[in-house]
Amino acid sequence: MNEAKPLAGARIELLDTTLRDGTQAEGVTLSVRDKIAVAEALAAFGVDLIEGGWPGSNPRDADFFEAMKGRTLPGGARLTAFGATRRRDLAPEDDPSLAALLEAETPVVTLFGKSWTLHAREALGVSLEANLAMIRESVAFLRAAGRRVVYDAEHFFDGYAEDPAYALATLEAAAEGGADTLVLADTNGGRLPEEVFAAAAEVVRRFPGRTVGVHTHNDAELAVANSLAALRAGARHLQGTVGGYGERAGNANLTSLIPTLVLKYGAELKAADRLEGLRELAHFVDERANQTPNRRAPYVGDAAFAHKGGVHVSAVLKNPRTYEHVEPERVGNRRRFLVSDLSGRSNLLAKLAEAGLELAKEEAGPLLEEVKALERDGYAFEGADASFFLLARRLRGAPEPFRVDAFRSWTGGDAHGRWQAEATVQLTVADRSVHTAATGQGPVGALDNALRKALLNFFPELEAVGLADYKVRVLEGQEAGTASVVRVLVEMKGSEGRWSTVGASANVIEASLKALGDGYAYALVRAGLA
Ligand SMILES: CC(=O)SCCNC(=O)CCNC(=O)[C@H](O)C(C)(C)COP(=O)(O)OP(=O)(O)OC[C@H]1O[C@@H](n2cnc3c(N)ncnc32)[C@H](O)[C@@H]1OP(=O)(O)O
Ligand SMILES: CC(=O)C(=O)O
Repeated sequence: MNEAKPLAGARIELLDTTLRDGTQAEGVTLSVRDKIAVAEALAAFGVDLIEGGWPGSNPRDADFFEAMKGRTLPGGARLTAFGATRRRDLAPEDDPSLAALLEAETPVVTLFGKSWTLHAREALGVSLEANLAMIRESVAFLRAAGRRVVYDAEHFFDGYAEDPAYALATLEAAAEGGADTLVLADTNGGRLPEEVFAAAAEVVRRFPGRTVGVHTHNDAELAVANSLAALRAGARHLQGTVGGYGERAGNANLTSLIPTLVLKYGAELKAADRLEGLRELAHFVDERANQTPNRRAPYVGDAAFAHKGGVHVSAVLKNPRTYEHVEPERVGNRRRFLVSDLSGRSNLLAKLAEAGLELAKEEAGPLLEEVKALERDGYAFEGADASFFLLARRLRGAPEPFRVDAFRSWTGGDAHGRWQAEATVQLTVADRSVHTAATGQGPVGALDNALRKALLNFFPELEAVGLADYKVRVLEGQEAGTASVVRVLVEMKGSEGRWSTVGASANVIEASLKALGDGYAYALVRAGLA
């Protein structure tokens, strides 16, 4: 099996730069505590090198390296500090940024230098010769202090396209200084896989005694493809970030590259044994970075193995390989079936089976018709499993846990901006009716309070159940204006977890009542109280 895989048996060193380039992403900041936690998680996952930050850049990164002194990372992972070659007018021993790299006391240093004549001349403002000296001397300085140097050749592919001899000369300077790893960067993220392959192959051929690496950005959505191209050309060191966080459009996404390399290319990565922890790692980093996980992320996103089209679901139920490129469990993910107006009966049966409700395929026709009709009217069941479950139950003739006979909700205000909302609900359970009133911050809050109050008369167990999230979306609002249908999605939480419901109406209060009603009804059904 492995023989057919393009990188079978190739050992690839993984350098994760989430803590450095990842924090160059707009909106991403990590505290020292976050950085420590992420470093530990990356190490436990099997990353070889963890680039912790640029200690010469800011006190937080310096504090991180200080805090990491004396700590041993799990799995033999090593920490690397990142920095630039010496300033053009300073000797290495006088350069504060190089001093900070040594003070970080990491066994490995990642040093970036310029490969592109444009950058040497314009960004640094030095002669091409002077840039070579900056690279050579800075690397040698760090080597003399006993550090392993991973040399990041910034803009290598752009430089190589414009002046290949000079770009190669910069690598030569780094190699002369003592760098054992020469990392070719597509810093602007605009090169093509063919170009990357050709340039990387040439570097591999010219530097047989060094490890060649790759660091790519995603500005043309090619960071993963370009990384793979370099690895196929013989690079054996890979840089990237969890989730692809990084400067501008981001870096090569390791959460995509790692499983692709292991499962499809047959590469040998230390992380290969921990692949089942990939989704958890991705979510952990998102959590620490305060980012909403990307549902559509390959391998690790919630939607990565979510099947919606009826034709797909029908086939997946027969054999998952029909519409899945890998088994979700391999990367710690799971298969999901969605219900919508694109469903066939198979979707419904699979979804109900998940909830422990068995239905024969012949019985599913009326339910499917109802789902499609309601979706035409504004409902969306794919994000509202609990409402779908109740709909199925309803169509099978199961009794409703309660009935709302009447409701009112109104909001008043005065010229001083003082607002008040109040709602009343009349509700029947079995043969008993109650009538309640409640106030709230707004009309929906007041309605929820009145509904809860009424239900608590019958089901004190609902004390533990509450609203977790509430979203409104106006459908086809352009034409109908304020008379548009709105869809309300509600998330509820209780001691047994969370569940979602939906309601739709041209009246936002009615749509809310439907979604809230389903939310409480589901809690009662699930608890066996109805
Ligand atoms: C490709 C990459 O992603 S590299 C990493 C980029 N990351 C960051 O920039 C985040 C951290 N950066 C910082 O905290 C700050 O930019 C610092 C502390 C490094 C420098 O701050 P300042 O001294 O105020 O300089 P400033 O940021 O304005 O400009 C960058 C300087 O670095 C110089 N420089 C850039 N690359 C290199 C290099 N490889 N070697 C030496 N000097 C370099 C530039 O020439 C410029 O110096 P100049 O103003 O004298 O021309
Ligand atoms: C080193 C680096 O971050 C880059 O060239 O993009």
